[in-house]
Amino acid sequence: MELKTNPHIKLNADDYLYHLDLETSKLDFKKEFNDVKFVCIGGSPTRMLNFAKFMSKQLTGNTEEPRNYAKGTDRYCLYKAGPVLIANHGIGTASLSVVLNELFKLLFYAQCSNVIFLRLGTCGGIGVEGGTVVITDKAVNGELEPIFSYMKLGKRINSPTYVDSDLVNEIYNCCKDNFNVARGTTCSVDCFYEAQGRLDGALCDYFENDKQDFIKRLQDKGVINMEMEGLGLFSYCHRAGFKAAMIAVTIVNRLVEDVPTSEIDVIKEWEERPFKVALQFIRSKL
Ligand SMILES: O=P(O)(O)O[C@@H]1C[C@H](O)[C@@H](CO)O1
Ligand SMILES: O=c1cc[nH]c(=O)[nH]1
Repeated sequence: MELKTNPHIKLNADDYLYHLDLETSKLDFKKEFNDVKFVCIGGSPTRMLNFAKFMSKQLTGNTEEPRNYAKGTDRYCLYKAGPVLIANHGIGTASLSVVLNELFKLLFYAQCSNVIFLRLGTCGGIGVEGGTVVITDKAVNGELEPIFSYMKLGKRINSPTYVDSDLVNEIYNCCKDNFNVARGTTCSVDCFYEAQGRLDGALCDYFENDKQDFIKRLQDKGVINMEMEGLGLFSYCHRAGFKAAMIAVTIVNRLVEDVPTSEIDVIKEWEERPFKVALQFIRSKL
């Protein structure tokens, strides 16, 4: 049997998932991961460790330190809590693409089926107050088009993005009464500063009125948040045949300011909101 999206990858092959430091010859992927039904990813390794602890306690009652399957590398972390696989993806689509390729292969070698990917993260709100949990119902690039652009064999490929509206509605409906949640368009770009129209990067040759024009264009297109991985998530998961959703809490309202709040306790509490939404959704599916 071969991987549907790559005929070169065979089920019984010796393979080394380099950035996770996992080898098919040293770990029985099917035994360890076959029951996985959800893959939850987010940027920071410590945040994803906290999520792994939270999910282990909630889903299995286990309060022990979770096993980091990727402990042989400091590129990414990888945990498992019941049927939930948890990894970090770093910042930006380049870093995301590496861990997604290796996670897709891991799921193939483990012969998992019907797996849903959830990105749990942070974002900048566009006219949305800090602490709001945004569920993406459309993803656009920095030119405000629903297209993910990537390079293949020296050629640029423009791939339309696809967001599963049933999944969005399911997630929204199971948490809308308990959280401050919004559904809307996410603008996903490759830089935190210029591409998001910030005036406070080290590099900036435009002015407040240019920023306001950009924010107005975002709002006219229905954009309610900005971040850096959504387009890649939806494109890669769609190509690989997985459903995916993005649940991201706003840590700043860009209509008011550029800099996220520096109150660590506030950020920590906000960052846990997508965890709770994910838990409710995952529980509703078990
Ligand atoms: O891991 P999260 O969702 O917090 O990542 C967002 C998007 C960028 O990777 C990063 C920029 O601060 O925050
Ligand atoms: O404004 C923000 C906040 C988090 N992540 C981003 O990419 N932008």
